Amino acid sequence: MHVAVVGAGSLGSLLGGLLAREHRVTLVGRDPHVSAIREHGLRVTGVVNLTISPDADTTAPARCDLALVTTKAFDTAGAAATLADTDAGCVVSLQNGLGNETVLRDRLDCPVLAGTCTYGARRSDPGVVACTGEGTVTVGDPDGGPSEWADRVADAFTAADIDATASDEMPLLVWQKLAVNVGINATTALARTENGALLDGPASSVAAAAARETATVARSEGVDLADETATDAVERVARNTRANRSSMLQDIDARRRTEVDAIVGPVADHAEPTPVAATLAGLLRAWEAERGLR
Ligand SMILES: NC(=O)C1=CN([C@@H]2O[C@H](COP(=O)(O)OP(=O)(O)OC[C@H]3O[C@@H](n4cnc5c(N)ncnc54)[C@H](O)[C@@H]3O)[C@@H](O)[C@H]2O)C=CC1
Ligand SMILES: CC(C)(CO)C(=O)C(=O)O
Repeated sequence: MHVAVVGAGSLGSLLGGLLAREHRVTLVGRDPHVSAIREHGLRVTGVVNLTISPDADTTAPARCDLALVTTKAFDTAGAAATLADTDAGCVVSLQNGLGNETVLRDRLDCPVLAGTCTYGARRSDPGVVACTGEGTVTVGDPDGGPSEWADRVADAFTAADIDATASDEMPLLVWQKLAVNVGINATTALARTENGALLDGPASSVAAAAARETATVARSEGVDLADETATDAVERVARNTRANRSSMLQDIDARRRTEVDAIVGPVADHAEPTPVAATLAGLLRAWEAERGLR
């Protein structure tokens, strides 16, 4: 299978490198990362130790069987533009946040799948990516139900020794992942703490309340996410990634724009009363505004 990874930063480079063990992979990203990969190959460090030489370019190939989108949520429209002239069999968003699949569906003619990923990845130097935690990939139709493409994509990941499944419950799983990210990313970003600080510290109640608000909004949107399912997921992920600095905290550390609008926004800006999420979003947006990042 020929896989193009659009948004070859931390997560895209890690998954593309792992997939390159079994498939032809083209990492589509930006220099100097792309040039370094072309010159020296991709170095994967951390939990996985691998040096591999996928194709790498700043533009997408003319055709591919599968295109993975791993840009930040605020770059999804740009990723669709990058794929505009590519004959792709199927496109899968593996991003965090809500609405990425809609942005892609509105701009591309091929089937678009939703995906969640619990791998941890952090790009350090050009041509190098650290795997900070192995996880799982789940893909499926954004509207739910069975999908032959989802089965094919999950099989392709599995063939490359990546734990992957096809699910017919993606609406529920996308909202559950959102609850995890609202609960963990937003609170750890503002508290400047690793994920494990949410397990029994003073911020744990904030994370749980944000997760419950996310579940309330999910139910108002017709997705039956129970409060307890959301809070249990936050606790489980915080425990499993206790030493992680969440991707939003890494953005704060690097003085980069965060994904607050795609992750906390759907809850904070909703008509349902969500005072905790609204407070988290307001503080993160203020941090961005003060630095000219929005
Ligand atoms: N890093 C992680 O451990 C995890 C990240 N995620 C999610 O995955 C997504 C990506 O996150 P990261 O990899 O951390 O971000 P990142 O910022 O490291 O990588 C995104 C890359 O896409 C590139 N890019 C943007 N527009 C492009 C375009 N049109 N064509 C080609 N390249 C383009 C950027 O230059 C950047 O290098 C986010 O939604 C994040 O929340 C989800 C789970 C874990
Ligand atoms: C699962 C979690 C919270 C891991 O830190 C993540 O998705 C992120 O940091 O973006």
